Amino acid sequence: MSSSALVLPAPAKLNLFLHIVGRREDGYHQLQTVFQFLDFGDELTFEAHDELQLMCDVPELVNNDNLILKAARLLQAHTGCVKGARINLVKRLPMGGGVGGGSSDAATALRGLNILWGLQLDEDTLAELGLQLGADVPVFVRGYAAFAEGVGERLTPVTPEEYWYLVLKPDCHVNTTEMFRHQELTRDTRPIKVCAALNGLHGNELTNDFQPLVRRLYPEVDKCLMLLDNSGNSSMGQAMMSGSGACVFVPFASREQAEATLAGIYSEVNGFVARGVNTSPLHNSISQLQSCVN
Ligand SMILES: C[C@](O)(CO)[C@H](O)COP(=O)(O)OP(=O)(O)OC[C@H]1O[C@@H](n2ccc(N)nc2=O)[C@H](O)[C@@H]1O
Ligand SMILES: Nc1ncnc2c1ncn2[C@@H]1O[C@H](COP(=O)(O)OP(=O)(O)OP(=O)(O)O)[C@@H](O)[C@H]1O
Repeated sequence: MSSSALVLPAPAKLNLFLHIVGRREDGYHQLQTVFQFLDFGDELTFEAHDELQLMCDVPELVNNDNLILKAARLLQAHTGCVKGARINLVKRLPMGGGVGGGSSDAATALRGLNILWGLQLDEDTLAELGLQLGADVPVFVRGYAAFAEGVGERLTPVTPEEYWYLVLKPDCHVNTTEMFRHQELTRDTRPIKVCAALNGLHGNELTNDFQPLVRRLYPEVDKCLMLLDNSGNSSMGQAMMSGSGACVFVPFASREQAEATLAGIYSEVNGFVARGVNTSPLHNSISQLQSCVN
């Protein structure tokens, strides 16, 4: 890696609740959710290069459908830029985990290449390009915890408590498209206001509308939710699934409490502990870079 390489994080997200409130004519679903970031995720390194090249410690992710390459090509098409880049992805986030790994990688690619290629695109433009890649990409581009509506792109900044989360990774991948298409998915939850969303976080009334379906279809998810419910833990709220699954999470007041709970169930399931943060680690890294340049 050369000294001029740009290294940026691609953090995970959690959906602190997720309601499906309708369905558009094009099949996309209208949601209400609160996104918060985790201080844990993938890492991307960008270096100037003649061609566009992706390297990754998970070889099967190096293909033309990778959202990082799609983000790069979208930027080239939008700006006419003919520069290339060598991009290295260190994959840490579970795939098909509902913690937004691919979407976060795409957002970091948009932000990173905007810097590497000197494109000077503003945040609105990057978020609009991001939405073409996936409904979860805009929140990662903007980088603030948010109450999201629409398909997930209409964002109101919020500042939920920054708890420590124990995140369990059930031994299965859940396909987002299949879950959205499932005929037993409920799509008629009554819309709520942002203040009701914030007041209800970590209580019982705000839930994840995918959860009943996914836990029935995937016994591994059900097992993780039961493990957390029965662990006698000192959590600050109920266990819940993120996104369309499969990961489930539970909030704690301290890292020690979260780690102690993980230690008690570690032989049965994989997981990690990370802090919930209202500003994306990607944004902190970019701000640091900019303060070094100025
Ligand atoms: C479940 C969430 O993770 C919650 O944050 C997101 O809504 C999913 O966002 P994502 O993974 O970026 O999803 P996309 O890649 O845009 O879409 C994958 C597929 O899910 C369905 N989809 C997605 C988002 C949405 N609001 N309604 C949908 O019906 C569409 O069939 C789409 O073809
Ligand atoms: N950079 C990437 N990292 C991971 N998966 C990617 C990437 N680009 C494309 N994919 C594809 O997307 C699929 C889903 O990956 P991802 O990890 O984003 O799921 P997810 O966590 O369920 O996302 P979300 O929470 O946005 O629904 C993978 O199985 C893979 O085929």
